[in-house]
Amino acid sequence: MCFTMRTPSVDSWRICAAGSYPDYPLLFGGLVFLTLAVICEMFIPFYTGRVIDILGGQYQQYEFLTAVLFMGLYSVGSSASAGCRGGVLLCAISSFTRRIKVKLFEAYTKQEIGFFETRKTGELTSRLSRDTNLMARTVCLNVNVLLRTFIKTLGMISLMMSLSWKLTFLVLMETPITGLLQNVYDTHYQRLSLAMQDSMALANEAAGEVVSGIRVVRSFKTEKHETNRYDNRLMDIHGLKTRRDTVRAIYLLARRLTGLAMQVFMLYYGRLFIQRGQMTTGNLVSFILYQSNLGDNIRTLTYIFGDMLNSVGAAGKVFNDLDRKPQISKDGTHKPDQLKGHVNFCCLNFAYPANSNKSVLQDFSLELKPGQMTALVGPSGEGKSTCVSLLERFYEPQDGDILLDNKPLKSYDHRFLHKKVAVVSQDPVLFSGSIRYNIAYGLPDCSLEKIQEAAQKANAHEFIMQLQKGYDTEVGEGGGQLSKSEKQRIAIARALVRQPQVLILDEITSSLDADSENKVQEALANSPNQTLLVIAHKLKTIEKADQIVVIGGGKVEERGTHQELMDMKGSYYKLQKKLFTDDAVA
Ligand SMILES: Nc1ncnc2c1ncn2[C@@H]1O[C@H](COP(=O)(O)OP(=O)(O)OP(=O)(O)O)[C@@H](O)[C@H]1O
Repeated sequence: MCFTMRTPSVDSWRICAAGSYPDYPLLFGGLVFLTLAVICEMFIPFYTGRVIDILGGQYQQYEFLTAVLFMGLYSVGSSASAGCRGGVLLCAISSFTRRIKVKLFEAYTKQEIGFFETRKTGELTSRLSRDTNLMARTVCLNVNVLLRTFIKTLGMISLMMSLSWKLTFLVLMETPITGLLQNVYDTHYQRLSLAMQDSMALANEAAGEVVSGIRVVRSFKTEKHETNRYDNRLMDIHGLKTRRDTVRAIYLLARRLTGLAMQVFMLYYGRLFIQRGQMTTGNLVSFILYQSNLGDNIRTLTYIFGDMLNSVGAAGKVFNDLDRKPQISKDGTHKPDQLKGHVNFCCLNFAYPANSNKSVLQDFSLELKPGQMTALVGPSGEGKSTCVSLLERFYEPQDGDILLDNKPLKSYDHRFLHKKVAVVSQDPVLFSGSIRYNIAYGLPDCSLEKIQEAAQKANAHEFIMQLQKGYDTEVGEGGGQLSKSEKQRIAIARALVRQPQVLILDEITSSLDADSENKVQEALANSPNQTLLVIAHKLKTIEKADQIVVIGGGKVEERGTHQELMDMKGSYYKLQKKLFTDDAVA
């Protein structure tokens, strides 16, 4: 069962259908109990009126007892079925919600990196936590209540017709007025609900940013400022909520006044029909009971409709994200048995999706040869890390291509590529879990021997063995229980355990001491066929590189060995001199 007011694409339906398939028995059971509860409930007012007629006319004990017995049986039947219906459907909702959350999370993990730069973290987490719950309610709970109320309403109208068709038409005249009120109310309610959802996402984002950056907040003493910022966002939500609640209060008042006027008319005409002998007192009592139930039903339908409008915005957003195709395809299938690791950046032009007006690389070409170490140097912000991101296929260049062993990167199998091209970044991210889990991240079958071998190469084995639980030590959220250098060495081990053919070290030396740096370099020198790309600010560390490439203005400015570049007395020479002066001043 899947229900939404937005027209979802075929993919959304497929996801919904696939998601709800295991719930079919539960949904079918729920539907059976729903029907039973509705039928039983509908007959209770009828027998109440019957009892009143028996008591008001000539008392017949047999008839009285029979009417009371049926009333009791229908009451018990309705309560038992309603309880079972609620329980079974809640199980179905919970299971459906879990599946939608997993599907959405999976869809997010497949998106390209640019997606996460243009979308806010608070927005995505709100979509995963709040919108999926709202959507599941739309899909299951509201549909259940709508169906139940709709069937009940139809049954009641037919029973009311059999009691007095004139009074029934009178009562039904209220419906167009209620419909008009509803229409005006819905338009405002939906607009305000959407605005509230967006404001909540902004508030979540503000809170999330502060929690993750609490050290910066503390060191700049901006706690008050951040609290005010969060308070302002909450005030926006509060303002919108007040407006939404005011609209709702006015609507409820207008609707109740309409209902009251209708009851006065009904009693007036009911008395008239009894006087004319067109209905009995018991019939009028049954009719009034049905009418008030009908009123409850219409109120429920109205509430559910409003609630659904609230959830429809959320469902639409969830469907949009579920349907979104990543802009960087992962359809490549090439998985050669042997990979040399020969990389060619061919005439790349690139601008980040979040800032498409600013060109970062222009007509950029670079060759990385197997068994050689290439160092990328240059002033900050000139595009060194961008080259790494492109080699990792986090982004696609607008023009040009990157070839690996003469084949475009996009033709390679995604998993294969990321096993063969490994990066250690300047700010490595670890996940909560053990050291062992972090080193073997993404390689479930990796043996402890291989993990230890990689840790030794990364100069991490010694410090790991000194920890109480060794490789099973928890690193804490984001690796928070380790020092920067320890995190860095675990990240190096994580890259090395994959035995990559192309290894990229993006400014790793900034958090390593000289000893660790030497040991890591020695270990890397023992992998003679590996293509090594090193980005460094400390030029001392790359003097032995086979090729040093200076990047400036998104282009290759100079290339050559350390000696060749020093002799040229160009940009590299100036960088060296600047560094020397900076060191002397320091
Ligand atoms: N995700 C991004 N979205 C938009 N612009 C970005 C993004 N990442 C980097 N940039 C911009 O692209 C340019 C190149 O950045 P890049 O990180 O590649 O420089 P870099 O040479 O590695 O700098 P550093 O030595 O400081 O690490 C910079 O101007 C930067 O502001």
